Amino acid sequence: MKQAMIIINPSSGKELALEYLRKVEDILHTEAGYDVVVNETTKELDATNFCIDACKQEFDLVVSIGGDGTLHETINGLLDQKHRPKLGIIPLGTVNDFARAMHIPLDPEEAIHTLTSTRRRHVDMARINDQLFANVVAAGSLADALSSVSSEEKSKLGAFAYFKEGAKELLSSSKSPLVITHDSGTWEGDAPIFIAALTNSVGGFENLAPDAEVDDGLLHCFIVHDLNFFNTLTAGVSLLFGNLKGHKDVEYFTATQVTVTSTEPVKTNVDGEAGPELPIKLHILPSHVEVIVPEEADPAEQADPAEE
Ligand SMILES: Nc1ncnc2c1ncn2[C@@H]1O[C@H](COP(=O)(O)OP(=O)(O)OP(=O)(O)O)[C@@H](O)[C@H]1O
Repeated sequence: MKQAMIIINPSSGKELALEYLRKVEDILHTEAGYDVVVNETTKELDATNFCIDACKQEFDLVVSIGGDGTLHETINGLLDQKHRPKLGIIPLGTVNDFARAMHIPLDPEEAIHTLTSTRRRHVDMARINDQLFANVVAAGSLADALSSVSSEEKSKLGAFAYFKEGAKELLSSSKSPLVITHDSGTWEGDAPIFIAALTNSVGGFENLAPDAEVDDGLLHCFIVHDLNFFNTLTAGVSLLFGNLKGHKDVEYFTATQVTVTSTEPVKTNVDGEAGPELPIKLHILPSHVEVIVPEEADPAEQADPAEE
């Protein structure tokens, strides 16, 4: 029988996580024909360690139930593994960037039904130093501010808490000296933020990187180098309308490898959580993980005949 592991953060999803768990277990077992093992997280890195076990025991499927933090920890269990199970996602966080990018319904009940879908996408992941990320890395003082947005604030304000916190930080006008080396050159200068995105959804803004496809084998990179960009508040408009990359104060490039260094201590934010300080080295891992997506998500994708 096929083996599935559910990795669930019981503290996510406004106390309803365990209720959804029963439904996920049921659908995987009765409709998708899996033997199901359930692992509840109690602390940081539990999800990574459970996922490492699933790889080593050659599970067919891992389902992450929780927010972007739980998903980030889960995918980190795939790092350097020979066998990587398929991934199912039930989004219970406040932002759920990766689920948005994969067109997985943000309503948990609907997301649960996608677990019976026969459609898969082989999506890119990327490495940052000794960890993986699925969505975005940001470096600079603004990135540090994003890490300090509390879950409480995110719940209250949704994705806009990210922007509000960012705007507050930008008023203090802090820039960091950055050296950014990529496939086709080097950029050197002072900037409040550098962003490398794998998907089109960053901080709940689905238009930040409108050209980013989850399987295009590219890091979509933005260097915001002029604070006037934010002071005139055009950033919000640009973000919402998806033309950030066309703005005169923003440098945009795509790359497969990027190194970012600084002469000062500079913090990063990785998939919405505090990440390592600079220097960072990023490189893309094309089509690294097979994700279950809704039947209607991308008609170009082929159904997996083994599941039919
Ligand atoms: N049982 C638990 N109780 C509290 N925290 C936990 C538990 N299990 C894991 N965690 C930690 O909680 C972090 C955040 O979890 P997760 O992203 O699932 O929820 P969230 O904070 O509600 O989501 P979002 O950040 O999108 O609002 C995880 O990275 C993990 O380290």
